[in-house]
Amino acid sequence: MPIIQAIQNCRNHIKTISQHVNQIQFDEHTLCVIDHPLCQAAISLQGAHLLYWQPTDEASPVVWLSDNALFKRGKAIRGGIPVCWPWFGNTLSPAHGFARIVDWQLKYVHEDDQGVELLLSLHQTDETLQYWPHEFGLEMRFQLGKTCKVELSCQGDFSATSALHSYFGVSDIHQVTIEGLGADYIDKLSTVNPPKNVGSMTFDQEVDRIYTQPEPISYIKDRHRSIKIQHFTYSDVVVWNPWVEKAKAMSDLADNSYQHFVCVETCRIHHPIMLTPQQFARYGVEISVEK
Ligand SMILES: O=P(O)(O)OC[C@H]1O[C@H](O)[C@H](O)[C@@H](O)[C@@H]1O
Repeated sequence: MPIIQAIQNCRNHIKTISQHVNQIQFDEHTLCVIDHPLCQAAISLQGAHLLYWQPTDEASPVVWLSDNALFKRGKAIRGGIPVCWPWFGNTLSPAHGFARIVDWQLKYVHEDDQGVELLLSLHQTDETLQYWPHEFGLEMRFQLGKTCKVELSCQGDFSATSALHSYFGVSDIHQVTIEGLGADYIDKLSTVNPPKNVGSMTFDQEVDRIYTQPEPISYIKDRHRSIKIQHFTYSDVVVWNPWVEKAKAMSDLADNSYQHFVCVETCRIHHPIMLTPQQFARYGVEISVEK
């Protein structure tokens, strides 16, 4: 059974949070499952991780989840929108920071006929202080309805890099074009200076790029839909697809699944989040579908 169906059919019910939100236990994770007239979605409390989002009038998820995703404590989930914080990348351990592998707290749920809003928070604990010696407060706000808005707020005295590492569902990666990325990028797969990216981007091999001058809106142009990705207070946009060999090497990705997603990530890499004690900062993304 596809994993999203398994989540929706899971009878391991913990509690009813509101009319459109139920909490369930799915393997080792506690999930909030959202079933609203305008959309279906789920969020894991580990990582404040949006697992998928599908507006009701869409035939397939816009925010995509791997069918082989692992729901084990302390392991990153493949798909959805992982929160990479307080560092992006794998030069430090754990890769992409610890925010995606620790439990957050659900603070607030509100719903009306426009959708569901959920707020989750994370503060330093003995565990996080072992990874990173700073006190901090984080909040993730989700507004899920006809559009999907995700915003990370940070408070503390530190400098951090971060990404909302969104996975988007596509019909066939070979048919997809991405627009709005700008011309300048760092190619993480090559040490040679890359050529300028002229016009739009298409895919015929592995891609791992940090676009450093992106426009505020990226578009994923697919056969039957265009996904509009509006970035707020961001500095960079990362585009990633592992292609054939890397997908085969990842146990949480089915061999052919690289064809059905692309990551377009809203990032703070070259302008890190820099805070002094009385300050707070936020950045985010709003996703919608155009026909
Ligand atoms: O496997 P993960 O730790 O989730 O990282 C998946 C990918 O994330 C980003 O897109 C990075 O730019 C890639 O280099 C990395 O492979």
